[in-house]
Amino acid sequence: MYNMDLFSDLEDSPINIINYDGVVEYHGLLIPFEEANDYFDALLNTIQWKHDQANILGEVIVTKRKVAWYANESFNYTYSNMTKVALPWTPELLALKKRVEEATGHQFNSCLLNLYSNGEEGMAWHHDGETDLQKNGAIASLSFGAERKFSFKHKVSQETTSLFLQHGSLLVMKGETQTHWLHRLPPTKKVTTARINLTFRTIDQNY
Ligand SMILES: O=C(O)CCC(=O)C(=O)O
Ligand SMILES: [Fe+2]
Repeated sequence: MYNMDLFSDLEDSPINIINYDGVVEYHGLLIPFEEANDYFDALLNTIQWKHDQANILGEVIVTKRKVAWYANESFNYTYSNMTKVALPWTPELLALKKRVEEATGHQFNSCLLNLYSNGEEGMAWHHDGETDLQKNGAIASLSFGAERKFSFKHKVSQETTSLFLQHGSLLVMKGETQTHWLHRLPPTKKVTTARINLTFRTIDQNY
């Protein structure tokens, strides 16, 4: 477990959370506290949040967390065996995309958003490996609201490592990370307030 007090401001050189088979960089705070509060409120009120639907073995289930998907174009995006159509960027999302692109040096054309109303909502072990996602493309994850633990597990060695994602922080997963590692947001009874997560991604437009 990393102690985030050591790097609570934006890092000049981000810390790599995994030591092999991919790169996961924790940049610390990209958005200062007060501004992050404003973004949390704006995102809560302006994003078209909907309960997520997943198709598990032919059965459509509705998840507790809410999601939304925004992009440059009205791409169709398939995950959890369900196809969704992207909405056009909001001003807040475009501004955040720019900040993330400047901080990471990567460009993104879409953003998947998650709203967890409290610690009882989380996300199970998975990798972000949908076929229409650019292979080995960077994924930039911005967090607002409740600080939550985020964990990685290597698919072969089963090694796990975790960190806490702070309000306003940026985490980047890139290289072969999705091929070799799973990640999850474990549920916890300790957190009673909401968290918003944005993952900026690159959809392969030729797909
Ligand atoms: O909420 C998070 O921090 C992670 C979300 C995630 O892994 C995903 O949307 O694929
Ligand atoms: Fe993910």
